[in-house]
Amino acid sequence: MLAFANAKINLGLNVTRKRPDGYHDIETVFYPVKLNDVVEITDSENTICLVKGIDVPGDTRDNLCLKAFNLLKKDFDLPAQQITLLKNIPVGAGLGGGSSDAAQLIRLVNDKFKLGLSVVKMQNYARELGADCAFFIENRPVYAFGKGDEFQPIAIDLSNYYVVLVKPPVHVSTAAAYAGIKPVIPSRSVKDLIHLPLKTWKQHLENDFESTVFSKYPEIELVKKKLYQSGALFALMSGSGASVFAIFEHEVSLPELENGNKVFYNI
Ligand SMILES: C[C@@](CO)(OP(=O)(O)O)[C@H](O)COP(=O)(O)OP(=O)(O)OC[C@H]1O[C@@H](n2ccc(N)nc2=O)[C@H](O)[C@@H]1O
Ligand SMILES: Nc1ncnc2c1ncn2[C@@H]1O[C@H](COP(=O)(O)OP(=O)(O)O)[C@@H](O)[C@H]1O
Repeated sequence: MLAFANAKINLGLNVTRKRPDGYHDIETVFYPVKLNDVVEITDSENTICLVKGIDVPGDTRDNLCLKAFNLLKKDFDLPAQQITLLKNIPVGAGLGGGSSDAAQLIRLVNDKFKLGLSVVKMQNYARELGADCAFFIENRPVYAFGKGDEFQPIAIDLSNYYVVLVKPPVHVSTAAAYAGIKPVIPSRSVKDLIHLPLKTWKQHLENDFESTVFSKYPEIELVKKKLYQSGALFALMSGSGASVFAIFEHEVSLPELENGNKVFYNI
């Protein structure tokens, strides 16, 4: 049984408060994009995780898919499974790839073993694995708040635009990005700004991680500048970086940006 695990981008991101538990409150819009990993589960003698495609740093025993399986196994009598992950989503790129894989693993196990878990129950398991993991259970555009794991559905549709994603050869640690930030409550919420005309998003929507991440990695800021020079209506770093997405009115080719970066067109 297999599932596609898609990436997300953040249409605006404010870090509003450091919480007593050490995490941060954020407000953002999560938007699913067409860049997918593939997760497959098959019966096996032992529970293992095999990763193909892009390399995931660290031991496969720490893979979020395995963590998701073991989390469910604590509550349900599950037979051993081989988890095969075909990794296409760049890692440590602000695209939520690991969280998406884990969310799809929860959905797969729920379906295959007829666990009967509701969406809310699956989201609660996902929350234990990572702040942005719960979003991927339903995978529809949402305004997210709290740790990034509380949602309100939002009517945003980019299907008439061309979304391009550029991943510079830099790995940004999410924990380090949060540690470098001073939370501020914005004067206007992303929830309201997102409904302004897309052509004005450039003046209004921000990602609070950009200033600190750009000062450490100027090559990421350069990518954003080049995307605007190429005619993007809107460009922003996704999550804690390092990838930058851009929204164009028409299909584009960006050979200059392909040099040294990974570029994904029409996601
Ligand atoms: C920054 C965001 C924005 O969408 O995305 P990515 O850049 O990871 O894609 C998310 O908040 C990332 O969520 P996620 O990647 O699931 O984070 P987790 O694994 O739960 O946490 C990693 C570390 O980030 C910090 N963290 C994470 C979420 C949050 N709301 N406050 C935090 O302070 C904590 O230090 C935590 O130890
Ligand atoms: N299935 C997985 N895919 C990607 N990364 C994973 C996975 N399982 C564990 N990880 C670990 O999670 C970290 C964050 O990965 P990822 O979710 O791709 O990035 P981001 O938090 O920037 O969206 C990586 O450094 C990696 O070691």
